[in-house]
Amino acid sequence: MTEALELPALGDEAAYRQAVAEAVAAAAAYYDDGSTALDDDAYDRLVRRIAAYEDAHPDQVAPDSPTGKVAGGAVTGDVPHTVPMLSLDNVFSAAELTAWAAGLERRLGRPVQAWSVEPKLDGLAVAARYRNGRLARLITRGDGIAGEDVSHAIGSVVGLPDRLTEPVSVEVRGEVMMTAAQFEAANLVRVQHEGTPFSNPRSGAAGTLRAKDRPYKVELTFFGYGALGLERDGRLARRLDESAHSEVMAYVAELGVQTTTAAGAGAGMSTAATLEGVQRRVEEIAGLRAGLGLGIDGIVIKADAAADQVEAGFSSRAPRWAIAYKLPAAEKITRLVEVEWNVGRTGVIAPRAVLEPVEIDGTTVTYATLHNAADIARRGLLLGDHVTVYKAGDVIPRVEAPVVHLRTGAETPIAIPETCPRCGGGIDTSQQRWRCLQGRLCHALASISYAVARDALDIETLGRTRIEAMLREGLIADFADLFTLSSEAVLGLERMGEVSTANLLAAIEAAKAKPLNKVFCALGVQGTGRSMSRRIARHFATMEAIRAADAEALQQVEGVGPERAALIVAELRGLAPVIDKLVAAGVSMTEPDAVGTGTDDPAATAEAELPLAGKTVVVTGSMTGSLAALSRNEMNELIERAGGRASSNVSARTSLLVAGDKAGSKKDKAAGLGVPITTPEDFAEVIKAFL
Ligand SMILES: NC(=O)c1ccc[n+]([C@@H]2O[C@H](COP(=O)([O-])OP(=O)(O)OC[C@H]3O[C@@H](n4cnc5c(N)ncnc54)[C@H](O)[C@@H]3O)[C@@H](O)[C@H]2O)c1
Ligand SMILES: [Zn+2]
Repeated sequence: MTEALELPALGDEAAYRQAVAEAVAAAAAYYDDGSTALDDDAYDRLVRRIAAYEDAHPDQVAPDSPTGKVAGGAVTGDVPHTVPMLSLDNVFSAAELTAWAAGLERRLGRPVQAWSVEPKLDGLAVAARYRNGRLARLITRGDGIAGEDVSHAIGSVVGLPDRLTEPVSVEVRGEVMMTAAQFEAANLVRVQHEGTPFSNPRSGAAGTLRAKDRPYKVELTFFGYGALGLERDGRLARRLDESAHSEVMAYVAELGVQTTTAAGAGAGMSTAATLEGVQRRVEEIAGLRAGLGLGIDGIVIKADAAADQVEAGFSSRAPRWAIAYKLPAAEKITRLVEVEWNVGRTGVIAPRAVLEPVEIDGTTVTYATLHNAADIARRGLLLGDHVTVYKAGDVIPRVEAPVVHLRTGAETPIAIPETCPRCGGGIDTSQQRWRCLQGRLCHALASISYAVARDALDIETLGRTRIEAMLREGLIADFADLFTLSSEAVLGLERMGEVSTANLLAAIEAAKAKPLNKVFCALGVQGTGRSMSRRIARHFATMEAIRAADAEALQQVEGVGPERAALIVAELRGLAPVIDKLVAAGVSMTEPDAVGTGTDDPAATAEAELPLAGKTVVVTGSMTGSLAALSRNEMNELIERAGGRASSNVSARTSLLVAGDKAGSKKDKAAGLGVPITTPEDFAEVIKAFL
């Protein structure tokens, strides 16, 4: 396979032996309770590297190598199987499937009579032995020759009835697994009991099947994909051996056992006369994968007729008449870096997992859904956890569970917000989906609150409750509407008297004269905060110039890269109606200290003469003297007006550190780097013209 060639080769025998040890350990954990440190993709890549090394060095093949063995040779059992219980060989593409089918037909010396196509369920193989119609024993696949008795699980497996509809002695083989719903339910009880959720449905099924004496019950599901008579020389055995696979499975269903025909809506077993038909069905099932409510990792294609199967026979590891068409891994392990809380248009507050980027099914996944706070608690997630992430087809990736055995102890609880992360208001937590109490008004409330805040339009008298009241009464829909409020309208609001109305309107009127950088900041353009707004305003001087700028022109502003520039252009286009209203209301749209865009602009020359021109200044500690009253933001503004650049980090590129009272680590760092340090009093002298 070409993919194998792209994998880094194992360098020497020591590396080979170590890879074998790693694979054997992973497989042992995988088949035991599912607690492997590797996801399937990582395991398969490791085994492919081992196989490639063995191809090149046949004399060095280790006896415990996982290649060519059922379950990678990592498991054993003590209950002998009637007939070996094997694995399946794999193909990964339509071309490989065609080649495999051609090989099979060459071996048979004739075309395959018919194909059956069924989902490859992602669980564990078990043999269910019925004696005279009664479920007597449940055995795992083990090493294929002998398995482990897991009869204690009888009674907790949906699809495996205690009694058949006929008193026959038959062994039904199939997959025991957890459906998505069973997995959720299992993790709920697990978190309640001991706090260690299963990391995925497969390991949940493995752990549950082998667990004894649990204080709680967890349900599993069985889907049969084969059957044989237990009295090997009896009539039933002969009949089953001589029937087509599809007929055998129809009989198993009649006996009351669930089969792959019932697995997943629309993805159940079917037959096809031609390989083209098989291929169509493969695509169909692959397309249904994300919505099946249970995990599949491929599609199994079998020669349906008994005669074809008998003549094709078996290799030591797998039947020659069947193949697994593997689908790309839908599940990977990565780290949960952060949980963001987003507020939707209608006020729904939903957490979103931020992941260490991971490639799943050909796309890079960075975010995954988490439905709500209860969902986080139910899954027992911690920040910093390794998590299993599932993504198939076009569905939004989801976090399945933490991988508890990979915890280091450095994981921390996930903070659950107590107020709306957007507008700061209350949250309605009575429903599964949390909502901001402001509902649809949340966004407007948040953006208007932002616009009138001190760093933007600074309309001090306009508090949250007043904005809320105005929104509810429909007086305003955005902050631009403030500038056309009539005093009658404001007087009509609760608790607004003549005086407070007059004060408020006066404050709004005064805000019209704010410099462009404040007005621009009030717009709340994504990707621009206070200081970016100042830089943009100073660069373009007028709102008209900013609106006329394309992404390229915007990149002339320091700190604006191509991505941010494109974002700003798009945001401004969306804000056009608000800006138009501001212009119409007579709000100031110019920047008094602007630099202007042209290089031969007199303003540009003026800038070069500013006292802090070309300097990066960091302020730390509490300001004293004439600067004592200034907030950190006001200090930054001052620095920029004086031609400098304000920064919060000291580095080798810092030109000056203004160190006030109680200056700490920044001062030490500046001293260490040889950055000049000055007092607030001396600095005030330098910039006194701007105070
Ligand atoms: N993550 C790990 O550490 C780790 C370790 C070992 C193995 N694995 C994974 O296990 C897989 C190999 O395991 P395997 O040897 O069990 O082989 P397999 O799962 O690739 O295929 C064989 C199995 O498919 C199952 N199956 C499901 N649906 C079926 C159907 N309709 N008809 C017939 N069989 C069906 C049967 O249980 C059968 O034994 C690999 O994908 C590997 O990634 C992972
Ligand atoms: Zn809100």
